[in-house]
Amino acid sequence: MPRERFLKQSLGAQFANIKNARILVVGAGGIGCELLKNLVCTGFGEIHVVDLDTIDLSNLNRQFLFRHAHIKKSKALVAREAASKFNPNVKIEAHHANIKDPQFNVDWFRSFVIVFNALDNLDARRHVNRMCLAADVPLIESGTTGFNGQVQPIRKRLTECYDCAPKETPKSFPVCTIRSTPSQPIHCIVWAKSYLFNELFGISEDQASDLDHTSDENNKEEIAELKKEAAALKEIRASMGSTEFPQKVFDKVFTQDIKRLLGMEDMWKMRKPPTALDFETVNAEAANVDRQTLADDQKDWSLAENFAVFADSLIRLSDRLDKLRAAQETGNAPPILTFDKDDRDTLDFVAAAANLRSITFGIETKSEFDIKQMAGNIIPAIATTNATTAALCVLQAFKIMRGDWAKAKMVFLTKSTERVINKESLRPPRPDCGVCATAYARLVINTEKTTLESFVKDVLVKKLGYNQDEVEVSNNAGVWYDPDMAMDDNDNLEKTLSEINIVNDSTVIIRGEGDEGERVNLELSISNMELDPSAAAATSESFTLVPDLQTIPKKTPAVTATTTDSAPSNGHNLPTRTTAKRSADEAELDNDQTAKRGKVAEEKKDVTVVEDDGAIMIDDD
Ligand SMILES: Nc1ncnc2c1ncn2[C@@H]1O[C@H](COP(=O)(O)OP(=O)(O)OP(=O)(O)O)[C@@H](O)[C@H]1O
Ligand SMILES: [Zn+2]
Repeated sequence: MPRERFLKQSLGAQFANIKNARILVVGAGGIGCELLKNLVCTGFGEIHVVDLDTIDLSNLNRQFLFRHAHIKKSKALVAREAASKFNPNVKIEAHHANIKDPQFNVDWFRSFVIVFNALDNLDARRHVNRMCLAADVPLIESGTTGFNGQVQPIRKRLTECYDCAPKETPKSFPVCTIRSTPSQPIHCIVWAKSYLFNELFGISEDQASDLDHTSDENNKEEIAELKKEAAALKEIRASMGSTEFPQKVFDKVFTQDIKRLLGMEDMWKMRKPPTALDFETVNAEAANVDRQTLADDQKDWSLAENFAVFADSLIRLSDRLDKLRAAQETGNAPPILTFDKDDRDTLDFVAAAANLRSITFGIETKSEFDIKQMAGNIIPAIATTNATTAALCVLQAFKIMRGDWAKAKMVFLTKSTERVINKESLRPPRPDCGVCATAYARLVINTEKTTLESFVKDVLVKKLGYNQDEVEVSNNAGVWYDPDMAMDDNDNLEKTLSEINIVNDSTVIIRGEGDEGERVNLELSISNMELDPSAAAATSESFTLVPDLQTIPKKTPAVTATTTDSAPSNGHNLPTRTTAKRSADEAELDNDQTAKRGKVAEEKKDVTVVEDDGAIMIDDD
């Protein structure tokens, strides 16, 4: 069959491994669709794909496995159907589900030879990272942002894990900037989206992740006033559905609140003061607005046009909430609306309210199209970046399939006139990583006389600094000590180490259960220490650690913080390197790569150089 012939010619001895490989792709979005197509065409034998989402119109420009007719259908299922056509020899299993669901447990992860992450949020990426570490399965992590892409092969104990490098936290703004002294369009957009929208239709502002409350202490009086303002708005919310509702909201936020701010003269000594708007005047002007022009989201709306959209969307959203309330079952939490950049009603409201606020503060207004990008934290996803990144994932997978971790690389794609693709050697795990760090030592101890209790108290707590209530001790025979087993009820404590199979040449795993501040994990290789027969029992002095560890490093806070909700929606949350990227030369990129490639091709026994029958030799260095 020609397909297999060319694959064999291109992949050499690897082909058989690839044909038998069972692999997992998490995410069937921008990168996932490209990746799936590449993996299917390469002939990976069994591919599982997991995605929780359904297809949206906005996916179609780049997620090429999907067509208009697929809108609202499961991404995973449609991706399987479309990708199968590229190579019917490949078995594809689709799971329309969240990768965090319990059915996808460690044993299930262990059944794959490689896992590929093609996700768009920190939370899911972190979860898969942990599962792959627990299952000891290689993970190829990838992400794109605009023109930038990144591929990171991860292997337990060998390389940095996804959480070894700190991640950028989503941007947030001080409350006073948003509520009292905006100076940029984004401040007004955040005000409309995270404050006004939520106070009227959603959950109160204190929960908004893009508001930073750290400087509240220094602005106590203003914060107290702002709390009163929010409370007054809540009262207005109660009149939703009445004909006066739009005017009440407008008067409150664009007239009264602005007048109150103007009264704080100190605030405007160094800043341009805002101008309050008048409902009657703007409403009269809005009567002449041509509604057709409002459909154009690239147009800069005038004050009257913004007003028309504001008033209209306010009514549309109020009606929606009313209907939800009417349909609500008794006893359930009251229904709310949430902002969604792809929901026209919520976007109209946020765009118009943000622009009206910009007008009061003399800030430039933005088109609805621009506001959609800013409010949705959208950096345009670029199909070519996704495609290239997905291809780089597969090239890394070839090395991993060969077990050639020395050649596996962290690869960066950037917009550059010099070199678009750069690579870096993989780094070893960070010793204080709260997720993957494991300390190693040899413990020389008398296993016949030392009890588990003495081991926990003298070695783990006293010597190494573990917290007695947070530590777990296990070996290949099971868990012998864990914080949930109260010390008093744990019958194992009086047993000697040898009685619980902690014997010469065995391994004991110590896990700190807590998060930040708790010690990282420890793997102890045991050597039995012969004791003088007259020695009564083991004491804290009767063991040796090689190397002589003083205390075990603590897990760091940097890798346990941040949430996903406010993370940008496309392939963001790329790991941030703590050091600058190395230059191309340092990153082992020769200038005469063509010459080098020729040489590699000649030397490698498992790669076939094909002459004239059309196959392309894959050089994945
Ligand atoms: N926990 C999860 N379990 C399964 N799939 C997930 C999970 N989290 C995210 N995904 C999927 O990962 C994919 C990421 O793809 P992509 O970055 O292209 O995002 P998108 O939602 O398709 O597009 P955009 O966000 O740019 O509109 C999405 O299809 C998303 O449904
Ligand atoms: Zn790590």
